[in-house]
Amino acid sequence: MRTATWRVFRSRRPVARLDRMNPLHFTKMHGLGNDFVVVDGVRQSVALTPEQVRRIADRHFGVGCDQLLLVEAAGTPGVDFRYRIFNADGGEVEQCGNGARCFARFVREQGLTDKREIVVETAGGVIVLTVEADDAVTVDMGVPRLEPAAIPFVAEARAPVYGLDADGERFEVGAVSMGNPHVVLTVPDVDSAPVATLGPRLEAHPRFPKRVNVGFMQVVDRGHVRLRVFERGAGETLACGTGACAAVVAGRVQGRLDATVTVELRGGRLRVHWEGEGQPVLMTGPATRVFEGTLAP
Ligand SMILES: N[C@@H](CCC[C@H](N)C(=O)O)C(=O)O
Repeated sequence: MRTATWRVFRSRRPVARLDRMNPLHFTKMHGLGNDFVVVDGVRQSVALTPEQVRRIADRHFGVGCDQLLLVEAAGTPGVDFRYRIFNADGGEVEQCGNGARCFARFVREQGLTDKREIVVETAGGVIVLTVEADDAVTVDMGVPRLEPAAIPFVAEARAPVYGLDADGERFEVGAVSMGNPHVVLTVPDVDSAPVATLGPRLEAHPRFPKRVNVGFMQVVDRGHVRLRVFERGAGETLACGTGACAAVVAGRVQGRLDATVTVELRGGRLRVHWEGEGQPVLMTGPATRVFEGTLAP
């Protein structure tokens, strides 16, 4: 069997060829409508330039996805795989919660492992995925970071709520790192929240030096929120797993939520559990395979 060679783009130097001699096999998946092109970088040598990622993610000229996920062999003892995440804009980022659940399903269905508990390293830290009896996946997303420097967020000291000025308006926000940066606004009605206008303004706010994912949360009751997320590098998605975790953490530190919360996103529901300070966030939800394909332009 021919092994496709896609060069690694850690530096700008090598440029991968996208041609018929080097087909790229992929699986299209989604977690509650947050959709992914998942690529096996264990059995094929894969590297993509940011421009190639943008082309694959393009919904008109490519396959279409919010994120491209690249599965690689682990580099650390005790870790099963490495998992890299690329936003639709081509940028590599630290963490992706819905992607992690799809990743778990992918490695099992592709025969890369038969484990039900899978330890994965990401640029945002090590996470542990558990495939439940009903095939839902629980992700131990690790301990959230609330210190401004860890998010990163420019603020003098940690606080449950920060004032954030944008275009002459002041917003009350929570800020959380789930491995990747999140800002969370509480809104009275998520359906009428200004996601398309305020989302991009806050995504690029100068107080978030690595840009930020922007969550709009409506608290229905102490165990139920509705959430929309304008994702860094992808725009509004139908669901954001790390966004759901960040919203629950922000809501908990503000005293509005209980430890177990149903997060209702446009694409469906996640269950998020967080005991509190120093404890990991657990997120449970589905992972769906849509189709397999080969890219050989
Ligand atoms: N959709 C993801 C998050 C993907 C990365 C994010 N856009 C970022 O730039 O940090 C999720 O389910 O968590």
